[in-house]
Amino acid sequence: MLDTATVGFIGGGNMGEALIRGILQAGLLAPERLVVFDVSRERLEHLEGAYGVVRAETLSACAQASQVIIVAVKPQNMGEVLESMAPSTPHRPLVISIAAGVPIQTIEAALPQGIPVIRVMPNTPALVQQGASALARGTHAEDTHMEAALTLFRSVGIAHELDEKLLDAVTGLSGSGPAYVLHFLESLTDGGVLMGIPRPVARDLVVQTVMGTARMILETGRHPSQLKDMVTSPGGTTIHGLEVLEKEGVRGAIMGAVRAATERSKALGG
Ligand SMILES: NC(=O)C1=CN([C@@H]2O[C@H](COP(=O)(O)OP(=O)(O)OC[C@H]3O[C@@H](n4cnc5c(N)ncnc54)[C@H](O)[C@@H]3O)[C@@H](O)[C@H]2O)C=CC1
Ligand SMILES: O=C(O)[C@@H]1CCC=N1
Repeated sequence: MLDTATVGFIGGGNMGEALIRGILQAGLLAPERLVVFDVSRERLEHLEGAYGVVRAETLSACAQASQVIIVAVKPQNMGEVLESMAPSTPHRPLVISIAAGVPIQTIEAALPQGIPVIRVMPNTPALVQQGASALARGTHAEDTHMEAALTLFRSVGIAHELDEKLLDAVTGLSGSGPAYVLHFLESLTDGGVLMGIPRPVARDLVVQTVMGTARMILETGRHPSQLKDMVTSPGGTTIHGLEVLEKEGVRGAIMGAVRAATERSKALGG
């Protein structure tokens, strides 16, 4: 269904822009096939200028022009957006929501009966085609709808179909995950600076270490603990560093972060 579809974005903030940029860079759709509406004129001007996408003057115009509508507003704005969108959907577009925590049932209830809905949890590395998304289908979403949605999100990274009951956990894991990785990356860089390495060099070393380690997992298929053992000489430097991480409870803290974010996602759904 993507071959001929116009894809509309309602909300062109951080995540909307990451998806637009990723889809264009991947060459999946030409900019004329992407229509965007945002209440912020500044955002609309930026997206039109930076990417050449089509700007819609109203939410209804965006919805009416699109066979696939990606709703990318904050969970708190979902109610008003769905209410304004509902009368503009007689053509039964596929509605894709990326709002954290908002259940498919809530979206379906706000739209006319029979509209296909897919709930997705993507993440910001979609901006550079390295996103990670999980998708769950609503009552009226058929295979063709899921295939179109998977194609869209796979153009900006990896995507898995999952049962909706796991989407809050995905939000806490990979949805929020880039922030945890960046927190770690920043702390590691500060560690280098603390030990006297110039910040730009420390940053470069850290970014490559994180990227190289992730690729090593993917390309060797080995378990992280096996790869960790390869770095860790008996009585060497690494084991002394690891002892501090274990004493400080970093592993438990990270697991706790995923739990807290998952619970917050559930709470956002009401
Ligand atoms: N930022 C992230 O890492 C991720 C965000 N999400 C979800 O994506 C959604 C958007 O998040 P962000 O892009 O980070 O937020 P954002 O605040 O950067 O973007 C939201 C955009 O929606 C616009 N907006 C607000 N009300 C509107 C309306 N009535 N009609 C049209 N546009 C409207 C705002 O002007 C803003 O540009 C949220 O629901 C969030 O849960 C999902 C995965 C990752
Ligand atoms: O923090 C948030 O609510 C959004 C959802 C996942 C990532 N950012």
